[in-house]
Amino acid sequence: MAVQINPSILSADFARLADEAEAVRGADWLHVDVMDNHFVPNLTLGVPIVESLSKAASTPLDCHLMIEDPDRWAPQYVEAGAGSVTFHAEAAAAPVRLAREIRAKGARASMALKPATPIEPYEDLLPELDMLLIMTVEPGFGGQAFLDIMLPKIRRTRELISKHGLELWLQVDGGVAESTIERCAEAGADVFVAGSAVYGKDDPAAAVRALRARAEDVTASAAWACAH
Ligand SMILES: O=C(CO)[C@@H](O)[C@H](O)COP(=O)(O)O
Ligand SMILES: [Fe+2]
Repeated sequence: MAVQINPSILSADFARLADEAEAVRGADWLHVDVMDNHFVPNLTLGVPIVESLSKAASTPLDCHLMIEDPDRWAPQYVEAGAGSVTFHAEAAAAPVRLAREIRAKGARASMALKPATPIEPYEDLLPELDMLLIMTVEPGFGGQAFLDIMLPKIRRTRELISKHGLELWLQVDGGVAESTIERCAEAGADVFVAGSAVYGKDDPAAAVRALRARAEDVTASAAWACAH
């Protein structure tokens, strides 16, 4: 699987979102953090802004829903134009039904795990998903330090993906930067979200290229990728 770099617009200028989307041309997906001030202690944006951004941006939207009751709200993000919709395992009442609904509406279905949520109880659900997101910070804010205690969970998840022969993408989100992306790639991640490490730089597009180069270097020789 090719490396994918998804800049998080949480670190962008919200007053200039269309321009900020263009500033990372060459990125694979635009990561949109939706926060409801209940599931996480922060409030960002919702369906109307996703709908406008999906029309304005040439890069597809990867919506990360940090909200309560995703069973009710996630389908609306597909209708608003998101190409990938991630709900949290801790918030979903019926994750299999929800993943099937997201797929049936035409988007990629993805599930996220907070740092303290283990992957093992979800092994049987993996075939229902197009992507699994392992949070490498506590969700809620950009610019936090990478939790390297999540590396074993990334490794175990990659082993489960290989064991079941799945085409599942494995995304990491939080504190991903030039100093941490190689460890994530070595452990088995192939989709990398980066907010401050992209939009905090003078040239965001160059930052995307630099992150991609580091991850590709590792993936080219990583044991998990060679066995794939
Ligand atoms: O979901 C989240 C935070 O909850 C992320 O998508 C952040 O936006 C990542 O920001 P950085 O840690 O890369 O600055
Ligand atoms: Fe996110």
